[in-house]
Amino acid sequence: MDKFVISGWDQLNGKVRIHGAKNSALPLLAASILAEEKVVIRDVPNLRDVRAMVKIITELGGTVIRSSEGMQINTVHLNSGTIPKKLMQEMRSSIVICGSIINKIGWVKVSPPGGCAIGNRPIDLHLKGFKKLGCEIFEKNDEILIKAPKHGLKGAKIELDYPSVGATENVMMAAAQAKGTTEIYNPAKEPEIQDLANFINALGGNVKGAGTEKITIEGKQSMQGTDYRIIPDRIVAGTYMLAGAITRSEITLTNVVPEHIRGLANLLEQCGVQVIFGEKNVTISAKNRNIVSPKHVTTQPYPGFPTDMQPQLLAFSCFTEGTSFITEKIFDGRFNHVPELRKLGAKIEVKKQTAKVTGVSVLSGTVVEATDLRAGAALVLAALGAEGVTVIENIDHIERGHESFDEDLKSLGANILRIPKNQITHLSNENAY
Ligand SMILES: CC(=O)N[C@H]1[C@@H](OP(=O)(O)OP(=O)(O)OC[C@H]2O[C@@H](n3ccc(=O)[nH]c3=O)[C@H](O)[C@@H]2O)O[C@H](CO)[C@@H](O)[C@@H]1O
Ligand SMILES: C=C(OP(=O)(O)O)C(=O)O
Repeated sequence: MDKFVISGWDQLNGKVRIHGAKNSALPLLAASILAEEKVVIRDVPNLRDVRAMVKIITELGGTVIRSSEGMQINTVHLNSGTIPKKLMQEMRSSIVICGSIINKIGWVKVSPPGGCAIGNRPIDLHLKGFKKLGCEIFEKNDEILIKAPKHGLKGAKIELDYPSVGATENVMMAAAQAKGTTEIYNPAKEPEIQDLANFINALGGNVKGAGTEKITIEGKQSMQGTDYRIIPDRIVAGTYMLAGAITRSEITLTNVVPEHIRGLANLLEQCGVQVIFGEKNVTISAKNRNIVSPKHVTTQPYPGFPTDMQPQLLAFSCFTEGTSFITEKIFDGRFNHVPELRKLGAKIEVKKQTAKVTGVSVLSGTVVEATDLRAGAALVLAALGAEGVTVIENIDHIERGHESFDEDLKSLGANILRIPKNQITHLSNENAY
């Protein structure tokens, strides 16, 4: 895999436009299968996971064309419900194809999905939801066959044991074309769920209550095409906000939805960072400011602090004055960045699901490894604030969720190079190549 070589300690300055959200693009691409006409989705980021989703849709008989006008998806001639194991393993979102395809084909054959290695990630809630809608599930070894009932899915009351994002999406898509009404209690409330509801409604569906305690879906048998722009990526925006805060810089992010990043903004303000919102942009300034630790932060389902920002927040905490306690409540194995941050000189102790971070005056560059997407992003942030040169290996993980990360950071004045795999890297504080 390629590497990033970052020479840290430079202040950042300038503007970056935030691209469309990965976690919206993936379910929306899947949901385009619901339509009986061509669909256009705009601002779909060019990411590894998006390319994997395109491969799946193509494998099933659909066509996807990317142009300056957005992504055109045509699944009118979709003819297969089998997703090969290799494609299932490429990402977590491969599983959300099930909900969109089950009404069209009548069955779907999959295997457990891949995704970031951040702990146990079962799909029991997805399968329970399908069963409630009338599906039969057959599991043998690694193969899962989901079969729709003969006369189609029927709306149902579904109470999720946990507000799982993926399970909520799968049930919403399957219920969108089921007969009658489905009510989802305890659904996920993330902005990406609201985006999916808006998209299904743009196809002619009827989804109400997304973002609240109960989602109600009136099934519609047929759905039309649409032209839809996805929401900006709040996790990418938050990552840049923390990059600015770590490097004690002033940067502006355009194409943001202020509401989606308000929680992080409030936290940064408490730490001493200035945050100024415009209608669709945000400027953060940490220039010449004394930045203190975020103290206690616990990840929670939305509107709580997002687990996908935890590694980056932990990296930021290393550069603050005082001690932070960061508790991970969503995934049971999401501290893979900790040993890598320690290699840079960070002072972090982990007990059960809480990391105690003691701010240090300086981190020093060395060779570290990105183990998953956000852990990798956290290492990039730490490297930007560290003294000397840091080499981050296995950056493919980072490129699952960040389009042109290095180019954007370069445009802000960061000293970052991308080194293709197999090219030998010599590490020295004057020059990295
Ligand atoms: C592509 C995408 O949108 N990924 C996001 C989605 O992942 P994903 O949809 O996989 O996350 P979930 O909300 O489903 O998972 C949250 C928790 O529920 C558990 N669980 C989930 C499903 C299930 O059937 N059984 C079960 O026990 C998981 O193990 C985890 O502990 O939401 C996560 C939580 O915000 C984010 O970190 C991911 O970036
Ligand atoms: C965990 C993540 O993604 P996925 O669910 O696709 O693995 C993430 O985006 O941080």
